[in-house]
Amino acid sequence: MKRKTSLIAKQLSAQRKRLVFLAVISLALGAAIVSQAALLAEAVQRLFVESASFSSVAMLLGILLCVMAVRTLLSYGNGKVGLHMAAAAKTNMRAAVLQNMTHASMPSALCGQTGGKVSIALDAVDEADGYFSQYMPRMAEAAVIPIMILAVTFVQHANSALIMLFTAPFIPLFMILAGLKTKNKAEEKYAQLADFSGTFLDSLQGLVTLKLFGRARRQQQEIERSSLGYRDATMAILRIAFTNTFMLESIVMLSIGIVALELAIQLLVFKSMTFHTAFLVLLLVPEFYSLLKNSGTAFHSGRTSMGAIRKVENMLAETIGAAQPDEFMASQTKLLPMPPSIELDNVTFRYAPDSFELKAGRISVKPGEHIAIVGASGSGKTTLLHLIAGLLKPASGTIRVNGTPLSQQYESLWFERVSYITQHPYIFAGTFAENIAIGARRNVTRAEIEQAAEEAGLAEVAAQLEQGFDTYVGEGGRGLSGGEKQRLALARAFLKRPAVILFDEPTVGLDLHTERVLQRAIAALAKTATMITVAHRLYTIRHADNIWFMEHGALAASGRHDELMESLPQYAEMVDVQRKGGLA
Ligand SMILES: Nc1ncnc2c1ncn2[C@@H]1O[C@H](COP(=O)(O)OP(=O)(O)OP(=O)(O)O)[C@@H](O)[C@H]1O
Repeated sequence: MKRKTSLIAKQLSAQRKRLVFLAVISLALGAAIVSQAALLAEAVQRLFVESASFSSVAMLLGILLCVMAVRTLLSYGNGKVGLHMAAAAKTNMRAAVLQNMTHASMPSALCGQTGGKVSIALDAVDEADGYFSQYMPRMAEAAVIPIMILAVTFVQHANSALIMLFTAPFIPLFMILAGLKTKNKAEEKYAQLADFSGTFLDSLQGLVTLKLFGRARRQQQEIERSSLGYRDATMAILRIAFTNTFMLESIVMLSIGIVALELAIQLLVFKSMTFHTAFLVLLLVPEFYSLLKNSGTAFHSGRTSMGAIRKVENMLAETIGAAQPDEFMASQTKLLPMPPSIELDNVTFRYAPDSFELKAGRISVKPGEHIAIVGASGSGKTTLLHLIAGLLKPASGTIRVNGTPLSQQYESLWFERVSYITQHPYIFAGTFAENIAIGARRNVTRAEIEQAAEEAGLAEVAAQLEQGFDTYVGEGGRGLSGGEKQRLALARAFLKRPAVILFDEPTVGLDLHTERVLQRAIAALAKTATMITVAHRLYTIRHADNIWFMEHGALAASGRHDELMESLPQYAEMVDVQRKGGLA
């Protein structure tokens, strides 16, 4: 229950001044409504009952016009404060979501569909608008003005006030019943929207593959299915909204009718009240119910917003944060010196229950050592590398760097020291130079970028392009070959000068020249680093200080190339296959 409203409570407490302002405006608005009714009743009494001349009530009508103008201004002011509150709350919430995404620990950041996250960051935050721009101002009015009207009515004619008092609770009661249903439906709507966005983005990203495999039509049906799910959830909310409005109108009309009937009986049959009093009460009663009705509608939109805010809140709660600055500084000394030693102490991991299990046992890497992980496809090489990189969280066991357990609190410090060169490095939409520069955590000069590119063997690629390092690459720009992408990743690493290199060697055959360039660059980079490579090239395997042979998710054996050739027939067989494949 506490978590349910914590995000709203946080936003409201950050806007206390505006809330006070809302209350003050509501009080003034109440006074204006009551004054307007009293002035109108007085003017009508004088003009039509007492047959006074128009000039004698001119002053009264002038004041009435002023009060009406003030009332309009106050209503406008209330709406404006609500809009400001909504804008500030949305900015804060979006900032919190973005900060959470950027500071999330790597394993939690990798969970979930991108489209779903985008829909929460954009649509769900936008939907929160209604809570602050509609619900809060109407609730502030509903909390103050009806009580003022009721008090005035009590003084004027207690019977009418009693009828109002008796019928009024039906409105909030109905609101609560409908609101509870709306909130569940709103949450459902956001789950559907996230599903729809996720499916849509997935399909868009994989459009080429889908077309090549003739699955485009099927995926189209999938998108249609999820869009229909979203439509149904939205329609369910609208259905509740329409029923809600109809029921509220009925209650209000019935209640006003009862009060008017009672007033007519008192005025015409019993002649127990003056026209002025009856008219004043008759003017106040619709104001009373209209306020309650408006708050009913606002309540509905508030509940819809709360469903959306809950989604944002869940997302913020699910994402586990990384290191706090203090812990970060304290840990800094512990992880030094670099290059580090790395130990894996009975690390286990499973992607899902009853799926592939990795059991790494006890392994250690000395500072500056070069390790090659080898094994059959699916034996767990990449999984092990991801665990060491910190992209996956071990189910049990510990990974130690210089003796310090590598936990999420050290994540950013660890990433500062590590370069993970994958087979498919991500190329951002931007220039060559910008893509290289992200390797460094500081501002780098053009000369540094070009030097890194030179060392990675990328300068020759850039030289052939018309705009050189200013050529646009990535999405919407020029494409890059697999070898070029890996050299780009290497150039990033040269800028970073990592103490640990994790390298997923390409499985596809590169031309001899590219292969040499890559080998040379990696060797230069690895001189001052601890390096762990998922190795596919016999050259890399033979030159490794230690080889880890993986089998069915476990480390079957480790040692140097010659040792394993003698002691492990599976290894000798694997090398033989690679030799025959001409990779030596
Ligand atoms: N995200 C995932 N969810 C569930 N299972 C996974 C996931 N990624 C990998 N696996 C499974 O884990 C096992 C080990 O995969 P891993 O990628 O570590 O193997 P590998 O030795 O690197 O294979 P390859 O040489 O073919 O890349 C495989 O059975 C694979 O299907």
